[in-house]
Amino acid sequence: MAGLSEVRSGRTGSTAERGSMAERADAFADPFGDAGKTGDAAPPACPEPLSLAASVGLTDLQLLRRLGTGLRGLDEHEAGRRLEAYGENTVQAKACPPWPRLRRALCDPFSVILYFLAGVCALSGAHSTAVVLLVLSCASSLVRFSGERKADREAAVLREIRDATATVLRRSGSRSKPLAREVPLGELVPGDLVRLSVGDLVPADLRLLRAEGLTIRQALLSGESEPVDRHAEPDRPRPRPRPGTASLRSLLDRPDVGLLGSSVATGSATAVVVATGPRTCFETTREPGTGARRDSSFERAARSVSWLLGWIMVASLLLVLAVGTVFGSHHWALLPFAVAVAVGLTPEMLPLVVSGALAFGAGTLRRHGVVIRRLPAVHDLGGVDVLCVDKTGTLTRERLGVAVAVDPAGRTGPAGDAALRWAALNSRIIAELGDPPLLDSLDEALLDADLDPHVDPHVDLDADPDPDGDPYADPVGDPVGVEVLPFDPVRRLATVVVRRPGVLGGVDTLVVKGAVEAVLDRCTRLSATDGDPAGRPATGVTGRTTATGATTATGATTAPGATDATGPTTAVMDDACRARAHDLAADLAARGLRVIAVATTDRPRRHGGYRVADEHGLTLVGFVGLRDEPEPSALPALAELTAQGIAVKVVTGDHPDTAALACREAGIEPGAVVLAPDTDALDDAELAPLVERGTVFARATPAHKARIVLALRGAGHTVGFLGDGVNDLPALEAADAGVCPRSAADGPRDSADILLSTTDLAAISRNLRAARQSLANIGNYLRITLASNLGNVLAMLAAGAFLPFLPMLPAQVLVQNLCFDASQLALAFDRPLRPDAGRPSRLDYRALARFAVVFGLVNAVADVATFVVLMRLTHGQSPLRAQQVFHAGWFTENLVTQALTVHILRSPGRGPRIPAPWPLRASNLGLAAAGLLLPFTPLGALLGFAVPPTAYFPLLAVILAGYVLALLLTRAVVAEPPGQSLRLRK
Ligand SMILES: Nc1ncnc2c1ncn2[C@@H]1O[C@H](COP(=O)(O)OP(=O)(O)OP(=O)(O)O)[C@@H](O)[C@H]1O
Repeated sequence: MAGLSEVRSGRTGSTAERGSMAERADAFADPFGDAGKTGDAAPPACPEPLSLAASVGLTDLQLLRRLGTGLRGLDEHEAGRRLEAYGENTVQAKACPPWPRLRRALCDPFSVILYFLAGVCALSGAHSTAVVLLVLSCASSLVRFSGERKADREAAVLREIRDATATVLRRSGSRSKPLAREVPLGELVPGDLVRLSVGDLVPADLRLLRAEGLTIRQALLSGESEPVDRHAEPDRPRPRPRPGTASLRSLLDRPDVGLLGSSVATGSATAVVVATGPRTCFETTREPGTGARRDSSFERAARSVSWLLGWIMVASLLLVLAVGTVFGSHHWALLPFAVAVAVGLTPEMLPLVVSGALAFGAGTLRRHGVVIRRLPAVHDLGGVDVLCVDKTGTLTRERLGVAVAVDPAGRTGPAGDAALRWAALNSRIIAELGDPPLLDSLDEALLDADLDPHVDPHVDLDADPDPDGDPYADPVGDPVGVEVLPFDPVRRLATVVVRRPGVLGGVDTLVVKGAVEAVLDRCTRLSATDGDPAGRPATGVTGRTTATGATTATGATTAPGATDATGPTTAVMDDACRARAHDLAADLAARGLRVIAVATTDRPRRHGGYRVADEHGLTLVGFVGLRDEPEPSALPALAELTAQGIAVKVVTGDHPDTAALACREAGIEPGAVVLAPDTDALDDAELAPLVERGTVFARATPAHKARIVLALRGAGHTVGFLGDGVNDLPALEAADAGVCPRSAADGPRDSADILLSTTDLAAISRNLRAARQSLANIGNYLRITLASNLGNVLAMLAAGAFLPFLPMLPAQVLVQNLCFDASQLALAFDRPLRPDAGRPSRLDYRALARFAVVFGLVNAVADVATFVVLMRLTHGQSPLRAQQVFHAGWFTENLVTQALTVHILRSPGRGPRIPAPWPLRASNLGLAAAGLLLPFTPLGALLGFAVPPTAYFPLLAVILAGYVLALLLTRAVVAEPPGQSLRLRK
């Protein structure tokens, strides 16, 4: 596409538009023109650097002079000099003020739980436990803090700057013509002229010199997610702002500036670079953390799990108080006991284990060519249960070819070819005048068809237009482009204005092509030529064999004397004609063609300044149907996704019938296609069931796509969105996991969480498993830790009834938790899911609580059995010795049972387990060994352990065997099918 654009933009020099730009350019002084390059005089010094804030009081002309540039841009030599003088257009990763972020990390619910515990420990005299808890909570806050800072940096525009390019107008020498070329963003310098188009990042701080339908997104700077209008203001008087008043906010509100860090949502523009790199507002005034951040499925899950832990802890403390009241004569101090219980419950290393599992998942995906731009996106991808995709490039190959062209009566042949040639003219003028020439695959196909001599054997494309002949004999002739209103996915139209030498009367012709509904809504007439290759007037519309094989005629009444570009005779388009035209387009779409309507109108000549508002009162010339080959990989990939439990929904801007056929070819039953505009009248509650039921959503604008994604999320789904167009940008941002190919435009790439090396759906199904494994590992850690910790707490409470001392001291509980947690870091390497585990899952606190209670009870039974054995064995010993042996014995049993629990419960569901990988086996063995050996070491003595008698170990073996049996039985009876145990229930 780029190649074609370049070739086509090579023809641009002769156009009126570029002529006028060049004339204006000549009117401006070019301080680095001949004077600077010929003679021996040293070139003038580079202008003083300027900030955007300092430039707001200057008119365009003053600004260009101040920047030492003109409308012809800089020459390469001067640009090189400036690059040396000002440095690269890159900004260092800005040191975010750490305090707000740190405050947030320190105040997350999980850390608060640990502070609370540390406070209780300190009060109860367990100072060392309090210190360890504080250190752990700070460490977990720091893990989160550094993770978020990294994610911030990744989200920031800086990374993109390194990869992206900008279209800049430069001259090879001072006398040469300016040429548009792509340069890396880092090489832009103040004074460069850049062109912006849909999806581009704003590459530096800019003043707009010319803009057409431009809206930009600046969420990263302002936090507002909606795009804002921007336009040039060449004639605006510019009072110099008072010093200090040009704040970031006021700059963000100015209509004629673009700031580094924003991106183009619609339209196009030409702008002059005012400030680059460290002198941009992004670098000097941005308050980090102001960008809009989406609350993804991972963040919601993390929050709910933290709250679950908090509630369990409060409940257990209340339980302890109740136990204390019931056993009022008990000589345990209530507070240390409460502390021991609470410490026993807390999975202190949760953030570390979660980050480790996510990082390992991201590493695996990276090896498959997938870049994860936000670490929690690994979790979100693993949890996706609805995947929304666009049509073109996903279900189809995006290699369009013109299949048919018809006139409003549905006739092919010369009559239809007129529609094709007008459409191709529109694309050609966009290629020539577009700023930059933004051609999509549809334009490419039209141009290719137009260049194909077989398309219309009746018309000699190279023939000179006959100035004395019928001006409509060749509707294309040799028209000169005057203006371009480029395609945008909201209005779904692309319009060019041409001036045709053969046409007398000083008229310009607007040539409009676009989505059928968008064009027909703006048509008041239709071309009524009878298809004569010479384009002579029709005498009326007759039924003929049409493109769809039926006899179709719009049945229009001709309006004698009415003339338009499409022919000397046009007909009034009444509602009946309009309905028949819609039917004709629907017939074409039902054949799987991507259909555009083509219309024209003549307007009294004026000098530029055509607007979108001029697209009305059009005359319909006909329709062009383009075939898009089905993507062969889509069918197996969709089957694979379905097998993996994912519902695929197609959300497209295309015609409903085209979309439906593309879906059928890809093996998706489209059902009743939902027309996105019809959902406008529905509120969120009404929309929810519709998006649940619907499979295909057609005629969706970017805003519709985002709303559909949000409605699905609201209905409890984890939603992925795969799209590569700028019109997919809002949906990519709205989804839990926004996925886009690396080859996509800067805008979607910037918004996506996950970048794929290819566009095909198979890339998602291939990588889904790795993401799900990561999610399963996090779930396993939480489930197993909570179950065994809850088991310990229940055992402690039970022990309160018959033990004269604490079953384990708070410090011992803490060490035991740390040993377990450290060993569970190896869970990151686990692959617990079977290859056929075909259900998405997500962390759900209710399922988690159920699991913890059931298996916690099994664990508590084993603990109580151990207590009984230990009480027997220590009977008659001194109270201190009995206590120390008891503590050591339970410590050993605890760690060994935890290792066994991980080993048996790591594979979800009831089916056979997948063998554990060696890191996990090694860490589990290490855990059991630590439990068995620590009481024999000096560290054990330091912790207050005494070596249990030898008779304890065979009895422990019996208890452990019983525990394994109980675990296996419980798992067989109560475990839910794979993926279910963590599934969200609404
Ligand atoms: N270059 C163009 N010029 C004029 N009209 C166009 C152009 N490209 C697309 N259209 C029209 O606009 C409609 C919507 O196109 P758009 O590219 O916004 O859809 P989309 O959502 O990207 O579709 P998909 O899901 O197939 O990728 C198309 O059906 C077509 O009728």
